Amino acid sequence: MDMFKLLARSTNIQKSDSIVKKNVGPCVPSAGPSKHTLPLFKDGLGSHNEGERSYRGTKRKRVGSEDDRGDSIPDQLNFFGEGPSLTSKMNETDGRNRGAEVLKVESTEGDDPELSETECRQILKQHKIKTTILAGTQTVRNGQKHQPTRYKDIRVQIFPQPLTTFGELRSKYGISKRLAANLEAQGYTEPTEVQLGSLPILLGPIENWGLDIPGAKKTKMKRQSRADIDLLTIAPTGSGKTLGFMIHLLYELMKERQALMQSLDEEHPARGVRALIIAPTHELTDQIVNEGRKLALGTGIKVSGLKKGMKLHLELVDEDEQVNGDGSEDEKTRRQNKYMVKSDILVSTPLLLLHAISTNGSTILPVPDVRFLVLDEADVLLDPLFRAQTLGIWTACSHPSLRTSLWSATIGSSIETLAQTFILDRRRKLGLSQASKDPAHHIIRLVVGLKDSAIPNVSHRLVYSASEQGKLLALRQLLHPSATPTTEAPSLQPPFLIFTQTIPRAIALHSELLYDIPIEAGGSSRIAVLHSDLSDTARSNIMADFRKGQIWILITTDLLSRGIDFRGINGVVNYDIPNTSASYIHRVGRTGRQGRQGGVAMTLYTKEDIPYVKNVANVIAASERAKGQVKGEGEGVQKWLLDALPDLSKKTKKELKRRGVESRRATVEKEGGREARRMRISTKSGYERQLENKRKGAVAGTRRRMAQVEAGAEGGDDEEWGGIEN
Ligand SMILES: Nc1ncnc2c1ncn2[C@@H]1O[C@H](COP(=O)(O)OP(=O)(O)OP(=O)(O)O)[C@@H](O)[C@H]1O
Repeated sequence: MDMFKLLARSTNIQKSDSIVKKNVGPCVPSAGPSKHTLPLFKDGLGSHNEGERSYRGTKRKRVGSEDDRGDSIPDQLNFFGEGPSLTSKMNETDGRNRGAEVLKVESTEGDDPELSETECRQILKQHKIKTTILAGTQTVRNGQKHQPTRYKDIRVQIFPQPLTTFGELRSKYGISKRLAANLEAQGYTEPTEVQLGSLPILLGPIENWGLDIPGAKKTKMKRQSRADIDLLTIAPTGSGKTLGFMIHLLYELMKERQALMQSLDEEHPARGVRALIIAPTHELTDQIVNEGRKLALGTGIKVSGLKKGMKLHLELVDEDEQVNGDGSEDEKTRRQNKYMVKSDILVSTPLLLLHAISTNGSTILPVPDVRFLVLDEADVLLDPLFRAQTLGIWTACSHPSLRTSLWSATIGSSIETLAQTFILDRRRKLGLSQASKDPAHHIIRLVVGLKDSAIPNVSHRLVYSASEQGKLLALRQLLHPSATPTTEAPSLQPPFLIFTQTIPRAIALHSELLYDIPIEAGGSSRIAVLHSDLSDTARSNIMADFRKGQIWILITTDLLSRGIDFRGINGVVNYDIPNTSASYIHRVGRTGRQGRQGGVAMTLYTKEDIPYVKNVANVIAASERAKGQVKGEGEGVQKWLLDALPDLSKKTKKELKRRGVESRRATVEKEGGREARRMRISTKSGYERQLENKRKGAVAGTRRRMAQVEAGAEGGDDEEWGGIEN
C-alpha cells in the first residue's frame, strides 16, 4: 500500500511525496505510537478474545497483522494516515473488538456460503447491529380472503445476511470488477460494521433479510426480488457510512447503465443526475466528492460537487440573467455546456441545490430522473435550520421508485418520525400506496451500537475552569510542551481541533493564541481559524493545510463538527460547551475515527455553563457505561457531579440549541458592554486594557491631528489668492 496515498486521502494531493517529507519531520507533535484503550462494544470483546470463531461452513478469524499489510508506515510519517491498519489494531488490542470492526470469512464450503438465521443473529448481535422494519407493505387476511397489501407500522426486527468480506460484494452481489479493484486500491479490504449491516439490505434481494418479513413469505415470493426500501442508518462517527452509501450508489448506477446500454443496442445511454447526496457543509460535500471520485475511477460514473450558478434544468440556464449572453445559438450552447450539471452523482448543500432547481421566481422544478437520494447528517438536514430546503428537494424528486437513505451518528425519535411520515405522505401523494403499485416497499432502520451515543474509544474529560480567563489558562497549558499533565489539564498533543460557540469567539481565540506556538515549531502558521464568514477558497486552503499537517491547531465553530474526516487528530477541545448532546457526539467524533484509540475529548466549562452541562455529562456517562470503564481520578464524569448538575427543562434545552449560552453572544453594544467584557476571550486585566485603549486613543488622536494639519496645509495651497479686500 502506498503510504503517501494514505496520507493524502481526502485531499486532492496525488503526489504528496515532497509535501509530506517537508511538513512531517521529527517535530511533528503527533508522531509516536498511537495509544490504545478499550474496545468500542463490550459484547464484541468477549466474543473476539478467542481470536478465531467458526460458524457452519465458514471459518471466521481475525486477520491482518502488521506484517499482513506488507508495508508499515513509519510513525513520524503517520500524521494523517490511517493509523494502525484496521486489522492490525485488532491484534494490538489483544483481539478485542473496536469501532470499525472487521472480519474475514474464509469459506470452506464453496464461494457463497449462506448463513443460517441463527448464525446471522449471532454475528449481528456480536457487532451490535440491530435492523428493524419500521413500516412496510403487508398482506392483510380478512376471513378466507387475502386483502390487498397495505401499509402498516410493523416494527419487526430482521436478521439479514451480513456482508462479512468485501469479496462477497462481487461473488454475491455482482459488483463490477472495476469497483472491486477501486475498493482494494483505496485499502478497503474488509467491511466495517455499518457496511456489514447496510450493504446486504441495500444491494441484496429481500430473501436476504431472513424469514420473518411480514408479507414476504419466502415460498410465495419470487426468488431474488428486490424491494424498494428507504433506509435510516444510525452508526457511530467515523464508522464508514460514506463508503456504505457510495458503494450502493455506484452499484446501482452501473447496473442501470449496463441495462440501458444493452437496451439501446450498445449506444451511449442518456446521462443526467440520477443520484443526489445532500450534506450540510461545503467542507463535507467536498470530502464526499473526493471519496466518491476515487471509488468511481474508470467506472464511467461521474461524481461531482455542485458549484454556484450551476443548474439541473436547461430552462433554468436560459432563464438566468446573470449568465445570459448575446442570445446567439453558439452563445446558448456554450452557456448550457458551462452551467448545466453533467454528472451521475451530484453532491451538494441543500441551499445550493435548491437554487439549482428553482426558477428566479423560486418555483422548485421537479427532478424526475433522480432515483437515489442520500441525506448525510440527516438529523441536521431535517432540523428546522435546513428542514424546508431539504424537504423541498425531497419533494422535487418525483421518481416513483425513489430510494432515500438517511445517515447519521444521531437520529432522534422526532426526526425518525418526521422522516417516516414524510416518506409515507410522499408515496400517498404520488398514488404509490395502493397494493397493486406497491408490492414491496419498506422503511428500514439500522442501528450500530448504542443509539445516539459518543464513541467509547475516546477518553472524555470534563474540566471546570471557573471563568473565561480560567479556560484560556487551561488551554495554554495544553499548548505549551513544558506543561506537566495534570488531571485538570491533561496532555493533548497536536493536531487538534478547538470548538467555540460563535464566529467572533473563534476569531478572538485565534488572535489570543496566535503567538503561543514557538517560532522554532512554526509559530503562528501552525494555528488557524476556520468559519463560514471566510471565502470558499480560504476555507479549502485551511482544510488542505490542516490535512497536510502544516496547521496543527484549528479553531472552528460547529461548521466542522459534522462528517469531517481528519484521520489522525489526537483530540478535540470544546472551548465552549456544545449546544446539544448530538453536537457533543459529533464534535468529539472528529477524533477516534475508524476505531482509532487514544483520542482525547476535553470540554471546558465555567460558572455560566453549569446549568447546561448535564447534556454533555450524560453523554459521557453513557459512553463510559458502554465501554464498562472504571473511571480514573478526574476522568469522565463522577457520579456526584452527575447528581449535582441541574436538569435542563425542555424550554431551556430548546433555547440552548437555538442560541447557545446567551451570555457568550453578548456584544459590547449591549448592556453597556459589561457582559461582553466578562465573557471576552483575553487574559489581559482591565487595567492593561485601559492602558492599551488610552495608547490607541492617543495614537489615533495624533493621526487625526496630523491629517487635519496636512489637510489645512493642502487647503492653503489650493486656495486662490483673492486679493486684499477694501
Ligand atoms: N472498510 C473500511 N476499511 C478501512 N477504512 C475504512 C473503511 N470504511 C471507511 N473507512 C475509513 O474510515 C474513515 C471514516 O469514514 P467516514 O468518514 O465515512 O465515517 P462516518 O461514519 O461518515 O463518520 P461521521 O459520522 O463522522 O460522518 C474514513 O477515513 C474512511 O476512509
